Amino acid sequence: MTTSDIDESVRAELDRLRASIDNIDAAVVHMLAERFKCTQQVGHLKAQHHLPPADPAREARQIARLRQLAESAKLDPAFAEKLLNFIIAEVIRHHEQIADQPGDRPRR
Ligand SMILES: O=C(O)C(=O)C[C@]1(C(=O)O)C=C[C@@H](O)C=C1
Repeated sequence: MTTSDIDESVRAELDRLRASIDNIDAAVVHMLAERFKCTQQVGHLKAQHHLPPADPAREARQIARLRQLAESAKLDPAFAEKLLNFIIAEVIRHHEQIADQPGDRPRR
C-alpha cells in the first residue's frame, strides 16, 4: 500500500497535516533567514574589531537557555542543543569567511 491508494478520510487528514507542516517549514526557513541576517552583521562587527568568530561562553548560555525552553515546550532538549550547535557551526563558518575577506576595514 502506498499513500496514493489510501482511504479518502485518511487522505484528507494527511493532506491537512501536511499543509500545516509546509507552513511550519516555511516559518522555520524565514526565521532562520532573519537569524542569519543578524549573525552576518555580528560577523562584520567582530571582523572590524578583531574579535574571535566563536564565543564559547555565549554559546554555553544559549544552550542552557534553549534546553530549558525545549523542556517546557516538550521538545527533546538534546535535539534542541544539537540543532543550535548545527546552526552556530554554520554561523562561525560565515564569521571566518567574513574575517578572511579584505573588505572590512579595521575600526578602533
Ligand atoms: O553572539 C555571537 O557572538 C555570535 O557570533 C552569534 C553566535 C550565534 O549564532 O548565536 C555564533 C557564534 C558564537 O560562538 C556565539 C553565538
